[in-house]
Amino acid sequence: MPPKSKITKACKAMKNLGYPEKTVRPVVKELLKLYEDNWMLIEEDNYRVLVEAILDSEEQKVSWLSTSDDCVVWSNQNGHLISHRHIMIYLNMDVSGSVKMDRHIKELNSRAPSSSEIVIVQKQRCYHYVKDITKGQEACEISLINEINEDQEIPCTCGGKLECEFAYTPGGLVKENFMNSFISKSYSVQQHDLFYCEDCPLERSNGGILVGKCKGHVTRKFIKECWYKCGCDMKCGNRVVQRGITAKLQVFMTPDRKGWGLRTLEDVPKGAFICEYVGEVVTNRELFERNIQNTGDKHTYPVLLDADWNSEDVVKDEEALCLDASVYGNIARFINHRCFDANLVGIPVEVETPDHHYYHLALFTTRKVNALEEITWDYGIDFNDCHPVKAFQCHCGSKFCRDRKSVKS
Ligand SMILES: C[S@@+](CC[C@H](N)C(=O)[O-])C[C@H]1O[C@@H](n2cnc3c(N)ncnc32)[C@H](O)[C@@H]1O
Repeated sequence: MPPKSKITKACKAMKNLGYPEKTVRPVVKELLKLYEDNWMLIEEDNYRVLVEAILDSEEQKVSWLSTSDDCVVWSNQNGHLISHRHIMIYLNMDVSGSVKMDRHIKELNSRAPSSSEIVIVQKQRCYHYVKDITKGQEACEISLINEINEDQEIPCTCGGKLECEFAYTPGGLVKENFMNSFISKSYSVQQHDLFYCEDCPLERSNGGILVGKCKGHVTRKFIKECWYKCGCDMKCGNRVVQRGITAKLQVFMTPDRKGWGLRTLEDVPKGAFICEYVGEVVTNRELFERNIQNTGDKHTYPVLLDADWNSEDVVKDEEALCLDASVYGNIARFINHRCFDANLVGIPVEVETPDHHYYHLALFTTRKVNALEEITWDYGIDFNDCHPVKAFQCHCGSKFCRDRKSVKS
């Protein structure tokens, strides 16, 4: 259906609810901008989003006419009642006596035009309401309501559909227990955390010939963020990485021979998202070929997307992906390495696809990071390995530095 007819259809549906076209049209236009012309989100649940947006826009325009503990009557800024046809009285559920209510209705009747119809809408203080938590999967709707307090959970209906619980706090930080288990796995990789492929794509990437045994891959927990199928918008608390960088960051010249580095200009709490590691998504075989062609000294350290290789019998070459930031990248390029006690950790985050071969590698703080402190990440380099990319001499300054061979001067 062309967009024009869709707008007309939406206006018609809203007219049946008592909203005139002149109120509906600008709200539809705003929503289309917000949802990038995705009509599906606007139409679903009988235009639920649209009704909410219209109510929001009306709330902004009106002010209290009179209030009491249990009754609120709206008027516009000129003191006129908001609608000639509908006058809405919002009531708290526990209306203690009909006397007060009657008083308000009488007051209204004396002020309202005779054509007015008084609609009483009983409205509880509602912190979280979902019309149908089954999202149409059951024959009847089952609603969810919290009138008591602000939820500790993130207000998004998609939670139940995700395999795992939300990994974020309402403040957008990675939850303490998720972060702690992730950190402890990163600090001391146990044998049972490692997965060894029988036919390792990394070894195979060397011109198709298996050159050695699999050195093991660390299996990692994923964060699953909401995506376009969830129906929530970008404000949803389960969309942290996809909203992008929010911390105030600065690239600076390090004083300790590491070249440029990245630091934060404000205190950042533990579990905060800093940035993701961006690079070209290439197969390991492609990377191998790139490295052969690139004879210069300038190498980057590709990030292997191997967090879920254990779920496959054999990972095919086209599934063995990594991020190569040597040509295209982002601010993460400036993050220097620190052995073991770096203040960032890379967590696999699934956004666009449930396919675990491709994911975002998002960098979160492992502890509180103070303003002007350098932010660092453990690249996972084995300084004693004969890696095709020659490792640098490490100046991380950590007492756990793994580069024991380097002469620190
Ligand atoms: C991803 S870049 C980081 C930004 C880099 N410092 C720059 O000036 O562009 C990685 C390079 O930084 C340097 N580097 C990173 N961590 C280091 C460390 N702990 N000690 C010495 N050099 C380091 C190495 O030259 C490494 O190849």
